[in-house]
Amino acid sequence: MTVANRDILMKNISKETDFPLSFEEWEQKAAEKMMPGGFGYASSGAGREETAKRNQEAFSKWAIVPRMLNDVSKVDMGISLFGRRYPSPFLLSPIGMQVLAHEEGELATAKAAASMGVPFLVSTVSTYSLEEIAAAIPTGSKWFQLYYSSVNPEVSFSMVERAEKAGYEAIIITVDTVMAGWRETDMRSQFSPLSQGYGKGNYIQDPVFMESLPSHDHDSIVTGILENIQHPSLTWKEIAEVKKRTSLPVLVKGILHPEDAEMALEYGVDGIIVSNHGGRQLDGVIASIDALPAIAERVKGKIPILLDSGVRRGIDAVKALALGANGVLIGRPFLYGLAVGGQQGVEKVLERFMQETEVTLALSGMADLSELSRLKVVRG
Ligand SMILES: Cc1cc2nc3c(=O)[nH]c(=O)nc-3n(C[C@H](O)[C@H](O)[C@H](O)COP(=O)(O)O)c2cc1C
Ligand SMILES: O=C(O)C(=O)c1ccccc1
Repeated sequence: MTVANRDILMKNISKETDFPLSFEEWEQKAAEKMMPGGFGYASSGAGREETAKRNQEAFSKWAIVPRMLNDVSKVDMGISLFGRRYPSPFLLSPIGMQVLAHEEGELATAKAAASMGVPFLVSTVSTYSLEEIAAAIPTGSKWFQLYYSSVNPEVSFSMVERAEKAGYEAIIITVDTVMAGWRETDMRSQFSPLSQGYGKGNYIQDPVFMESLPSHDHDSIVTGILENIQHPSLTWKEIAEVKKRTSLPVLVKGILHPEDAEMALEYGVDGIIVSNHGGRQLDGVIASIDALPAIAERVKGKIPILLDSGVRRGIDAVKALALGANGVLIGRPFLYGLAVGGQQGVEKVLERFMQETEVTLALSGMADLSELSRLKVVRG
């Protein structure tokens, strides 16, 4: 994008009144649109919500030391991951049961992601099935997030096989969810979206899962999902097993300790996602942006590192990329975009992120994202 283009964009932005700008405004509007139970479920964190808050505050504690007098009339913020080039450093975090935000759920999000050139990470507990989502974006980049089933690993292998067949480009195994976090907001509101069947899309389409059930009524399906989603015995051994079963790159999501990053290297994992699940799992843990530098130091560029949790603006993404991430996942911001405006809402959220990132890169003196490791970011 050139400076002239940016001027035109700015004029467009100032004429728009329909869509919010900041995360806080999107969140406010989403709260008005969503059912209280669903909004509480999406917006809250675990325990005292220390980590949920810390994720965002931690970004403010890092400060960019910009360079001047570099030609930034053209900014390239593209990245390459697993052999594919993307126009921006953003990906959409896997978020389950998106029908809670909008009736078109993942189908709308997927189309928005594809139109913006952003990979869409489909959750195991998506409302629509991975095949339906793939059909909505035949050429758009899509990755599949797996909640490993300890009671019936064959269900997991079957989902991985289906994802590969449907054109998914990577498998992400989430490892910070050996059980659900301590979520008091949901306990108070008695909100349990899985029990209501919002996340059954991939399960009811799965022959191995369906064959394992005593019957196919709602209660049996929901009980089956609640059993299969758990993976308290998950270890690196199962990660290695998934890797054996697929030719796709396998990533692990939820790494915070540098030694776990090293284990990922040992087990031949293809990428890691530094994440604390948006503060929804173990409360009191380190912010992902604070965990990143030590992890990047261990990984030494051998495999891609992605990051999520607390990314709210373009400048947060630039800090993460400068501290060693190769790409950045956005979670709640896109979900709120979906709630506010369906596909167009998600596109607007992404557009805001991309435009602010471009401005941030230019003002930091960085014309090319691939050189971002040279950008100095300090505890400010
Ligand atoms: C409503 C909701 C549902 C989520 N569902 C999943 C999921 O199914 N699988 C998963 O790996 N992570 C899930 N996550 C976590 C996100 O992938 C991501 O790690 C987190 O939202 C990032 O933090 P942020 O929302 O602060 O950006 C969910 C998060 C939210 C808010
Ligand atoms: O709510 C979540 O954060 C999440 O990841 C999840 C886990 C299990 C079922 C549904 C969603």
